[in-house]
Amino acid sequence: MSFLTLDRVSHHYFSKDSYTKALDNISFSLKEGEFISLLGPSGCGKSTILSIIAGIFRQTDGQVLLEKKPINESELAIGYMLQQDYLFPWKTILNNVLLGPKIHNKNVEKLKPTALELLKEVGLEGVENSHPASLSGGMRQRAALVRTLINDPKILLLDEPFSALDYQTKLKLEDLVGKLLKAYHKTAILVTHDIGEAIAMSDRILVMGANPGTIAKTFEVPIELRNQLPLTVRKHPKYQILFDKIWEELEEKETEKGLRSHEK
Ligand SMILES: Nc1ncnc2c1ncn2[C@@H]1O[C@H](COP(=O)(O)OP(=O)(O)OP(=O)(O)O)[C@@H](O)[C@H]1O
Repeated sequence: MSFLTLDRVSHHYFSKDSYTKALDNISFSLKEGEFISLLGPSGCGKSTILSIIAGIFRQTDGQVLLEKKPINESELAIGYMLQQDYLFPWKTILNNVLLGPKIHNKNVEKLKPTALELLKEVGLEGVENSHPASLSGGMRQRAALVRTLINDPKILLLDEPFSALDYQTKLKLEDLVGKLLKAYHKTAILVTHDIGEAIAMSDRILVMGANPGTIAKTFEVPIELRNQLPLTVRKHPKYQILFDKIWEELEEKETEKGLRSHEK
């Protein structure tokens, strides 16, 4: 059964002196627990899709349904993870994690053991009383992940969360986040420019075209590549085949984007 559905979603940005058609007729759906990635040329509307799902603004046309209800009427249960961790520097890691529940008037004391357990699961045991400045970039992103998971979101939106990290840390985090989301049966959408990352983490990859943003092609990730260590995935023969197909599709979309901008 479909958990999240985007049905013919279009979006226009209007400002005083400009008009941008960012999305045109976007339709896709996710089952509960599914992980998909959005890949596409810069400006094709990947972040716009995430913002609409998060309820930050409403689409111009079409419908977004979460468990069959329009998303703006559903209890907002969306977690967001971004390139920057946005941890508050003056708060300890534990207090950063517990900030969301505190704002939502939840029983923070009761949630403390869960927060500590999650911090332990991501390898941050012992740093709960430290401040973000004393942690590495990878550790901070792990803390940001726990801050998202503590709210028990129905959907996780991951907007290039690993792009600022060094390669080794990035692979380790891909593995950790992938495993954790599977263990908690979370539905997730990842926006990335990294084909390898998309293949290593997803069940399905949606390649977008630009000007305006459309879904150009969907790639299923072969079952042999799922739930594997990111490095193991990258060594599998099926990985290179899929990588090349996606690369080719992206090259085509980049060229089309260039041609369309010249036409304008
Ligand atoms: N607030 C805004 N006002 C006007 N136009 C916007 C606004 N936000 C985005 N756009 C335009 O909408 C289109 C889609 O932008 P969006 O940021 O969603 O793309 P993206 O695929 O996430 O890009 P990138 O990969 O570079 O992050 C672009 O043409 C962008 O310039």
